[in-house]
Amino acid sequence: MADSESKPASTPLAIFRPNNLNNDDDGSDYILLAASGASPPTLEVSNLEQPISESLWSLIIDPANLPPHLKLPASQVHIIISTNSGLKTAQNYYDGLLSPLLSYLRVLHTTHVTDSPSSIAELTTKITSNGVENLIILLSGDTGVTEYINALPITPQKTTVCVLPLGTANAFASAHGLGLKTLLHGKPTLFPTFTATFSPGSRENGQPLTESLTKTSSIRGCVVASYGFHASIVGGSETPEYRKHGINKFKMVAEEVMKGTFLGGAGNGFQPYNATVKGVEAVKGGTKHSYLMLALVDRMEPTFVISPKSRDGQVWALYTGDISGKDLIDTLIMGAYAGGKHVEHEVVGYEESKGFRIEKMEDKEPWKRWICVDGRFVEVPKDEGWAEVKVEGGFNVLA
Ligand SMILES: Nc1ncnc2c1ncn2[C@@H]1O[C@H](COP(=O)(O)OP(=O)(O)OP(=O)(O)O)[C@@H](O)[C@H]1O
Repeated sequence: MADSESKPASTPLAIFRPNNLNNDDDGSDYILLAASGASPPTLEVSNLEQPISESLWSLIIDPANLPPHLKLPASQVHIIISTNSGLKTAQNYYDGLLSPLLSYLRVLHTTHVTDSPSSIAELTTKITSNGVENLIILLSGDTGVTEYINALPITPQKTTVCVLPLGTANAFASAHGLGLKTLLHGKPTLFPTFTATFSPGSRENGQPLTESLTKTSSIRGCVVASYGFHASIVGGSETPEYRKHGINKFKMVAEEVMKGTFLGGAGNGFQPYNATVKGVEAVKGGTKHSYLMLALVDRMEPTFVISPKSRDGQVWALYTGDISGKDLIDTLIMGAYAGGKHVEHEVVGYEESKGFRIEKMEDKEPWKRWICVDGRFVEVPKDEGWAEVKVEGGFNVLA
């Protein structure tokens, strides 16, 4: 096989003209900065000869006049490397690509490496307490992002986060098209958040919620809050027995939930979730549900559109009552892969939303009383437990 066929393609990040800061056409060569296609990726620096292809012009930068967030002093540009995220490649990504890129552009920074599940929260609290403008470059997946926003002060903050997707699913970064290009070409943008509050007795990772990482009974989220099928899949994928399977974990859990064999289930197929849901018109008083989601993003992956109207700060809720497992897959999942067609289907309620409340969860199986908040899941007590999800606040993201 020829070398050009076997070598994975590199991703262009920026172009600039080294000796001509005005970028006027004096015929000199441009430099291309790119991420190699290797795993882990490395920085590639090469000369580009004219004519330069159309698609590269949007990547032009001026190294002598970088955007304001890259001109902050080293004490205000922080990199958090989440060593446990995804397939544990964040440190290699930093060493091979991010660190050489920042050195090349002379962006001074302070680097932090996580050593526990509370590191992201602790570092965020420490960094944002300086009261000045900060840029935090976070190398992690969705759980890392939710740990970050939960550690932010509620009052408007001066900190902007740049999310580099180094987790397994990376729904937040994927939905908003975030990555290393955003670090060089993005602008601070306000993104909405919601607060999910849980009744006493609710548990996260087997611990009372007030003793888990959040230290409160509320969690802030910025991707989705869900109950029913989606919450079971996300929660199940976070359990140690499924987490080790990487991206396949979602499919494996979904198949077991469909068969009714998930976590020791009797194998009686897909059954509805039983609860009282308030604040969603489409529920119409029914107590059997299959799918409920508050969506702050329009897609989970580039081609998986969960809520086409959840864009530009709009928040929408999706709902289905008691439908079969087959209908759920055929309508919601296939519709999401067809660009979000499911929201037009008669079995799907779709409405702009400020949040909802779920109470009287009657199912005896704990996983049918899970509420998913971004990459995390909380188990709510049977019958007297409740969860309330309210759209409020926001945070600054380089996008
Ligand atoms: N050294 C460490 N020891 C223990 N836990 C860690 C360490 N470093 C990071 N963590 C934790 O590991 C978790 C990684 O979650 P993250 O969302 O970043 O990755 P993921 O779960 O693979 O991706 P996704 O949520 O996108 O599927 C976070 O809770 C983070 O705080």
